[in-house]
Amino acid sequence: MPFTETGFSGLMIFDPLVFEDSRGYFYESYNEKTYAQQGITTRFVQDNQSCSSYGVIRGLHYQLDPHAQTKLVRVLSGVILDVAVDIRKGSPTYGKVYAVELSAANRRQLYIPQGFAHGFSVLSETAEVLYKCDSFYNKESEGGIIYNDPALQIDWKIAPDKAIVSDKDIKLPGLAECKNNFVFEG
Ligand SMILES: Cc1cn([C@H]2C[C@H](O)[C@@H](COP(=O)(O)OP(=O)(O)O[C@H]3O[C@H](C)C(=O)[C@H](O)[C@H]3O)O2)c(=O)[nH]c1=O
Repeated sequence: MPFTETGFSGLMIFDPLVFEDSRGYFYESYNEKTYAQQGITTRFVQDNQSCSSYGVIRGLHYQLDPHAQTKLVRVLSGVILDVAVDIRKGSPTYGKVYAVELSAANRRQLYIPQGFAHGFSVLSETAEVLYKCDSFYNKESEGGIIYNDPALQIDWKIAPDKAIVSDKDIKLPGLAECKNNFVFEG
C-alpha cells in the first residue's frame, strides 16, 4: 500500500508507484482515487511551489479555521527535512513533532491534515518544494510557531549558525503563545 501511518492521527506518508525504464521514470504524483481508496476525500484547490537554498528554514506556519489547510508536500529537486507539529487541542500527540526527509530521489510525500503547523529545512544546495492545499491562502488567518522553540526541540539537521530564516518567521511566538483554534476530532 502506498500509505504509511506516522503515529499521528491523519498524518500520512505517501510513497508513489514509480515506473522506471531506459527513458527514465514515470509516476502519478497525485490521484484523487488513490486517496479515496484510503478514505481521504480531500479536494485540493491550490498548489504552492518554492525554491530555497541550503540552510533555509521556512515555517512553522498554519492558517486558522475556517481557512485551515491540509497540505500534500513533495520535493521536485533536492532534499528537505519536512516537519509537522500537531497543534490540535486534545490530540494525544499535541505539541509532538513529526519529521521526515523528502527528496526528489525518494519521491516520498507527506500528507498533513488541518491542525498541524508545517515547516521544512533545506538540506541540499537548493530544493524546490511543491505542495497542494485544500484551502486558499488567507494572509489574515496566518499563524506560526518559531522554528527553534525550546518546547519543540526540533533538530532541523542544519547547524544553528547556518539557518536562514525570514524576518517574519524569526518573530514568531513559541507553541505556548501561538493562537490556534484546532480541536482534535479523533
Ligand atoms: C503561503 C503563500 C504566500 N504568498 C505570498 C506572501 C508573500 O508575499 C510571499 C512569500 O510568502 P511566505 O514568506 O509566507 O512563504 P513561506 O515562508 O514559504 O510560507 C510557507 O511556508 C510553509 C512551509 C508553509 O507550509 C506555508 O504554506 C507557507 O506559509 O508569497 C502567496 O501569495 N500565497 C500563499 O499561499
